Amino acid sequence: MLYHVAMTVRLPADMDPAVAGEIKAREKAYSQALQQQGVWRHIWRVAGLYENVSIFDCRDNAHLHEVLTGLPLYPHMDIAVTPLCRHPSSVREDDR
Ligand SMILES: O=C(O)CC1=CCC(=O)O1
Repeated sequence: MLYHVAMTVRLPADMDPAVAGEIKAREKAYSQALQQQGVWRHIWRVAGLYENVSIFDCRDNAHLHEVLTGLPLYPHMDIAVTPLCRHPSSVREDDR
């Protein structure tokens, strides 16, 4: 199942920059591993914001929940999920 996920990062202004840097490094590694596995299909920066728009390919809602709650930045994010289904005009066989 495909999901459109918008993530807005809200790190506390007083967070130690070294701590923030360590969380961001873990977030990048976590994200890139999921991208290599095909679970995190796309990630885009929303221009001008500390926000991304992503497409996830998860087995079901529970799998998406597990992936999102595992994000190192999860405690500092607002997340909005939109489930997607195949458009009848899509020519992409892997959009399901
Ligand atoms: O910077 C972000 O939008 C948060 C994030 C998600 C994956 C990643 O590497 O950073």
